[in-house]
Amino acid sequence: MSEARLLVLNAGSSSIKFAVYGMAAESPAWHGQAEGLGGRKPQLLIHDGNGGTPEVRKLQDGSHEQALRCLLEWLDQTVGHQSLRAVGHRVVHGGIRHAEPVHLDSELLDELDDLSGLAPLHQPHNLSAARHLMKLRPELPQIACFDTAFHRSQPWVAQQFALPAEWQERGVLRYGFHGLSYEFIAGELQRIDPALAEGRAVVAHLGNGASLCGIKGGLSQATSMGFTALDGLPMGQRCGALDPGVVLYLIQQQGLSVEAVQDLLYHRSGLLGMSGVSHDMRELLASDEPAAARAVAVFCYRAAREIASLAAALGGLDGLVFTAGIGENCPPVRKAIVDHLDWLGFSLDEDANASNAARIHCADSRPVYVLATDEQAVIARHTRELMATIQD
Ligand SMILES: Nc1ncnc2c1ncn2[C@@H]1O[C@H](COP(=O)(O)OP(=O)(O)O)[C@@H](O)[C@H]1O
Ligand SMILES: CC(=O)OP(=O)(O)O
Ligand SMILES: [Mg+2]
Repeated sequence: MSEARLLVLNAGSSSIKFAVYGMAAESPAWHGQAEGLGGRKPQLLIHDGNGGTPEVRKLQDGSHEQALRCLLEWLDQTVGHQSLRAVGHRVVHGGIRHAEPVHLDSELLDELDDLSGLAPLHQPHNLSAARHLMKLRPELPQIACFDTAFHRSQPWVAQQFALPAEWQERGVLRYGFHGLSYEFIAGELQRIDPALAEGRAVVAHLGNGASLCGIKGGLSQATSMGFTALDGLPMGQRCGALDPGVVLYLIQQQGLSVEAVQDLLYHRSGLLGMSGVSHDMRELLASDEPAAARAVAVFCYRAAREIASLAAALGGLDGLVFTAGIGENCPPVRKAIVDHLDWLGFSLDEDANASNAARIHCADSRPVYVLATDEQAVIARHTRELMATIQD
């Protein structure tokens, strides 16, 4: 009989990441991602646990649906869905009710689907994989781990909008996202810099979706995203923080439909909208177009402003961490952000930064780290923990 396995699925806005673990293993036997979704070269990359060259499968249309189909096909050929004992999912929005991982059933899937409008780039993809597997294997335990959960312990003042109280009671709050990534980084900080883990850190999760989190003593204190993953920093295609008056103007005076505004803010803004070149930071950095350089400059300027705002929420700032696709791989972006923050006591060692080293600060600077995030590892841990309670 084939070895029992745990599958983790993490659908982001431009990727579907996955990992397949032995039931008790710390490192995955296979992992990889369907990447470049919505871009020009979508592909599925599959690594086995031996660290060799990944298997590459071309994806035709770059949709999340096709990427998921291709991934599940690979899974069935290689691992066999019968060997799965549990599946852990990243579910981006848990709403007001969910601050902990939960066992998914069809009723809960319907409840979470009601939040799809608040995370249209993520929630439908997160849930469709779970629905598909539920049809195929109704008895297979599936666990939802929420991106919002890590932030639910924030002080009330960080969660509240300045709206009438009735809206807060109806769940219109600043939830924040990328919580599984922040939880992983908080754990990594314990290992590499226990003093900073106890102190006041800002973590910059800069991927296709991008946000910042102020963490004190391992707990989220404030974050740049809000009710939805549109708020905060400019992103690949999303606008980030925007005067709500712009939305009213577009609808009332420019006659845009609600759907057209949604499309503008979620798909045609951010780095793509500002540059007219691409949503992908790699392509912007390689481009000669002045608008590409301006888009990168706005991204870095806004990140630095928001880091300083989080320093105020934390009552000071002891260190910075960069993570996710751009944060881990993009020296010029880290440099531009940290250059804006020299007045807070931060400066970078250029060689360490250029080589994406783990510690990139100068000797006389407060610490600045580059740490690879691993949302899959956090989901796998929560899934095992919840499985243990279900089986008890
Ligand atoms: N080597 C690299 N250099 C610069 N940017 C990179 C590199 N690798 C990834 N990125 C950026 O990271 C983004 C994807 O980040 P990721 O965290 O994987 O995305 P998602 O938000 O879909 O989870 C890409 O859009 C790209 O701009
Ligand atoms: C919440 C969010 O924006 O996630 P991602 O960065 O994976 O798109
Ligand atoms: Mg992501």
